[in-house]
Amino acid sequence: MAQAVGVSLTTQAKESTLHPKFIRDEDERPKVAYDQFSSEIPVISLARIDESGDKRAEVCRRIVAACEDWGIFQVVDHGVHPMVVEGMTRLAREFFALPDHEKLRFDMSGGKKGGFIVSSHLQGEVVQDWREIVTYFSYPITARDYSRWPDKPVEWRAVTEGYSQLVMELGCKLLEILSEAMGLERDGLSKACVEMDQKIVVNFYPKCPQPDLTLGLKRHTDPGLITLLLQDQVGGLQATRDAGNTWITVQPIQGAFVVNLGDFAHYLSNGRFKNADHQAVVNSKCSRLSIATFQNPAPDAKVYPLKLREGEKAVMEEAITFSEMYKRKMSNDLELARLKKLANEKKLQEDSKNPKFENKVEPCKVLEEILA
Ligand SMILES: O=C(O)CCC(=O)C(=O)O
Ligand SMILES: [Fe+2]
Repeated sequence: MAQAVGVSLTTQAKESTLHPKFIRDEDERPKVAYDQFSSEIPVISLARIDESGDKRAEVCRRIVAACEDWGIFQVVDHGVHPMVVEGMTRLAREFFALPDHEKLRFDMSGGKKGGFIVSSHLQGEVVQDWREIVTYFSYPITARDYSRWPDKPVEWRAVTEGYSQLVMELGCKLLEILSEAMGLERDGLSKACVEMDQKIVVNFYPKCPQPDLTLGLKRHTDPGLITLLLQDQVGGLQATRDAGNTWITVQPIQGAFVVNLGDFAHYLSNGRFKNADHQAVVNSKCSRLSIATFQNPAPDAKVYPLKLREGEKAVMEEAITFSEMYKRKMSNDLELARLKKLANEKKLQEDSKNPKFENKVEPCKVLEEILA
């Protein structure tokens, strides 16, 4: 199969087999079906959260328990109006349905800040993710580069600006609760961010001819403070608490936000709050859309536990900046992927030198799948 250059994934998805660049090692492939939903992740209503008293205390208690358990919870009655959610979702679907040349006008390969790309904006990936994204920086407002925001559909800018603002308000409300839970002032976490940045990534996962061999988005933790994720009703978001041995698929709930805690929240809480370990799987029946809003600290914000409880030792030796933390995370990920690739290549070479290999009735599975 020829390598498609300058072609969106939506177009490549029409092939009947998967291009080898999307094929994952066996240990990384999906273990649980995209639609085998679990009810493990709590769904929490934020109705009347602003009133003080028992209601707020009960909501806080449930959120904190979820943060300690999975680093994930879902929120409903969150104040982002259903019409705004519907508008954002509709425009995102319309964007991905545009012809390739329209989407590629915003191609962000080569390090551009924002726009459209297949798989990921990170360079040097060994295996590609089965997704297209369109991404833009929405806060601080001075960071907005409208030349990198799609101009089709025509309402894109107005609708996405409104959406970004409402999600920012919801994010700040959740940070107040988490700050209180950590024994800080209500503005403790937002102060630790220096300035609140926001980046939106709209993920589109086309139907996939061989979904069992690939991932929509590989296993990861989000780097920042919290992510507010909107997903459609298809399903595909999965979480693990044991480094990828077992997985659950998060139940989609119309209009709910999935809240994922990121690495920054994990370190600031001295490891008390989990950083959600998650991935997205795809399927052969229908495409899937999710909209991730990352609430991140400023690049020079300090990464270090904000408060140590009696007898606790800090989970990090020294304070670093958020941008340094991010850089180290990315280079670790790339290095791990590179080492894994080298190990696989070495194994293939050794197997082919081994005389027993030639007599085997079953060919080497990895090789067979690479050539499929
Ligand atoms: O599509 C999903 O459900 C997950 C998206 C995600 O984890 C991300 O964009 O970081
Ligand atoms: Fe994520």
